[in-house]
Amino acid sequence: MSLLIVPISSSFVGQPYLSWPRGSFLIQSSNLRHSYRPRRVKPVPRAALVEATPKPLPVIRDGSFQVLAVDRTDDIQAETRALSRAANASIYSPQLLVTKYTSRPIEVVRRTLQILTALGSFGFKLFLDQKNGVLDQNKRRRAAELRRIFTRLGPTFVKLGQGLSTRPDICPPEYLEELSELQDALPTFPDAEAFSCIEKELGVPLDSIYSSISPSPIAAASLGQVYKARLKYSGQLVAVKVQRPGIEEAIGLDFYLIRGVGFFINKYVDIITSDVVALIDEFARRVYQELNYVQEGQNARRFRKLYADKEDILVPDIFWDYTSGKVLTMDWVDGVKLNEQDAIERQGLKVLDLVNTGIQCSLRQLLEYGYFHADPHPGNLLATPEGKLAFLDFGMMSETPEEARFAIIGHVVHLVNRDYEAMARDYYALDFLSPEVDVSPIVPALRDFFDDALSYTVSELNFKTLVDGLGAVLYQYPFNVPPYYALILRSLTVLEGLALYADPNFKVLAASYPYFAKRLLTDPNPYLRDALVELLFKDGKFRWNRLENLLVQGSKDRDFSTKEALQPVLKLLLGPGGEELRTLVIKEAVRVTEVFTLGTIIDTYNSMPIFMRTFIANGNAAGPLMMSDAELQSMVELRAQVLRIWGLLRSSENFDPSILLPILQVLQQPEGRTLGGRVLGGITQRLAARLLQQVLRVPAVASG
Ligand SMILES: Nc1ncnc2c1ncn2[C@@H]1O[C@H](COP(=O)(O)OP(=O)(O)OP(=O)(O)O)[C@@H](O)[C@H]1O
Repeated sequence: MSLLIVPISSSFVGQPYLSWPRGSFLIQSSNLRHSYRPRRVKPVPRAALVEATPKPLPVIRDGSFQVLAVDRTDDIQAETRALSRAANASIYSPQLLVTKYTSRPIEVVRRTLQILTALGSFGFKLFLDQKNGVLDQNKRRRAAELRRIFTRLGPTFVKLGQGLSTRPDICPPEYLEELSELQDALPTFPDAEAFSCIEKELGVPLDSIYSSISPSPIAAASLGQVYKARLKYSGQLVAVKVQRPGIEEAIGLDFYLIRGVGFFINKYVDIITSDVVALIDEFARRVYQELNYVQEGQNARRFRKLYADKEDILVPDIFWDYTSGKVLTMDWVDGVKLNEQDAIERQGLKVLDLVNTGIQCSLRQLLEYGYFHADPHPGNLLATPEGKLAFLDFGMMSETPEEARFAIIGHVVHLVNRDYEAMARDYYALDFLSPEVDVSPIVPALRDFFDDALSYTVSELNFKTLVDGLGAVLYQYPFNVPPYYALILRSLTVLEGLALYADPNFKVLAASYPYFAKRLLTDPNPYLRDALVELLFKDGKFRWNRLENLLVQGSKDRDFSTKEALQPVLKLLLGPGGEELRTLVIKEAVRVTEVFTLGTIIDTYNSMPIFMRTFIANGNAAGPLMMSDAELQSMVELRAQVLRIWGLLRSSENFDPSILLPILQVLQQPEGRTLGGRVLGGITQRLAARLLQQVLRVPAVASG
């Protein structure tokens, strides 16, 4: 039988990850055994076998797979089988590592020497740079060297580098950039080993699962490498991720050694106050979790469920029957990496649209669902030909604690408000500072940096500048940045970085602000509601420009509805804790009514013939109301602003004026009238109530 080789289909060639030259070939399954000879597969228990019963091919319509009605029960059973295949997946246990490696001194010494030589020579170069005063000058070069050293030292160090690349509080920017390049262009391992791993893990021969598979990996990442294949039973294209052989062994020894260094630091290095061993344990636990591909599959499923209704997001589905602890089979995603601008544009797509989708999706992940993709580097984000943004690699997911989700939104509000005291206090809620740390020295540092940065408007602010600045402040004080926060910053910085390629003027904060505005205007959470009140009222005055801005921005968010706008605050108005707010609202209602009443008088005056005006003004040059130009100007501006806001609210189809009824009720309450204060205020307040009645078209209530 001769080896049957078929040319790769055009969709394969179009795939950007394929480094195969044109004319490369896929191996057809009937001949797989000719190109690669797998070991004989031992008979496996029946339960672990995969039935290769042919199922009908999915219908392809508009270039996308129609989702087949998957039998939920079948799916759960398949997931359970995958879980049982991963039952022996390692978990991180420092005690086990100690037991294992204390009895293997030669291995330990050999690896220690390897690491010490690599890192020692790097440290020595840094020392010389410092001595010769060229530390800053050589930063970029050294950062690139460290990236190469980590790649050479293998998966643990690649993971360590990837982790460090998210920590602006630990690494200078040059290192962050270089280390974030530790992505999917790492050394590969032999294909024969990968194929034999698939057979061993799934318990069936390769050709009973895939009708074809790429002869070499299309990508090699830190923990595994990825092949492109076609499922035999359905013909679907899939990506098959296979774990590096012996990886547990390698990272086990490395973590054993790194932990030893951690103990040393905890004991002898006083300037580092954090518990380094605990940090290492946390990190190692995450890496071990990433080694369990069934866990990754479950993460992907959870993520997919959250975004099931979002048509511009794509998350590959998992094939449980072909998944185990070391093999992950999922939908193949045809797409172009987000940093390959030209290729994206050749497909008629706009990078900025995709980045925007990424930003909106990240904000929802981080601040709404609290479950987020913690590794959104460009290799894990693809633009599909239909213009969707596809997420890959769910090995590292993270959760934002609920309190922190609100505190982050509040923090942005305080930042926009330049309320540095409140910003500093936020660090308690964000778990950056323990409650006993005094925040007062941090306030001037924040002011120094942000007063300068905020001389721009929000829409001009560069996120990276902010993050770097914040990083510099955090660096100087006893901050402990929780991992989720560092990852959030990383997510948004990555997206901003991608957008800047396409448009050097792109601003991630400007793109995010509509989301923040929407949440502020509509979220009933007390923390956010108070943040909104804080934003809208300053020194007892209502800031109409802030409201206008929030409405303009909020209405850009696709989920915004004016029907919900201001509801949390309006509800507070009638509630037991709303007394202070009621006073503010009444005062403001009086002010606005006066502005409208006086505005009408002035309009009438201005429309009169000159001789009548002279008569009414009675020789007063300042006009009938004896107002200065500045007073007049601010009155006219306020009136125009209120009208604009009213127009904004009414322009939305679903706006219902009755949402303002609570204000009317407050104005009519006897308690409210006393709060109104002055006699003139009291009269104007009644006038305000009547005006509002007219606007809302509700029957007049007799007021005393
Ligand atoms: N479903 C898929 N469709 C197409 N290509 C994929 C798919 N899954 C993975 N790839 C390719 O393989 C690369 C590596 O995959 P992945 O990031 O999941 O591996 P990893 O070992 O978890 O990597 P990392 O080092 O980032 O943790 C991706 O960047 C992408 O190029």
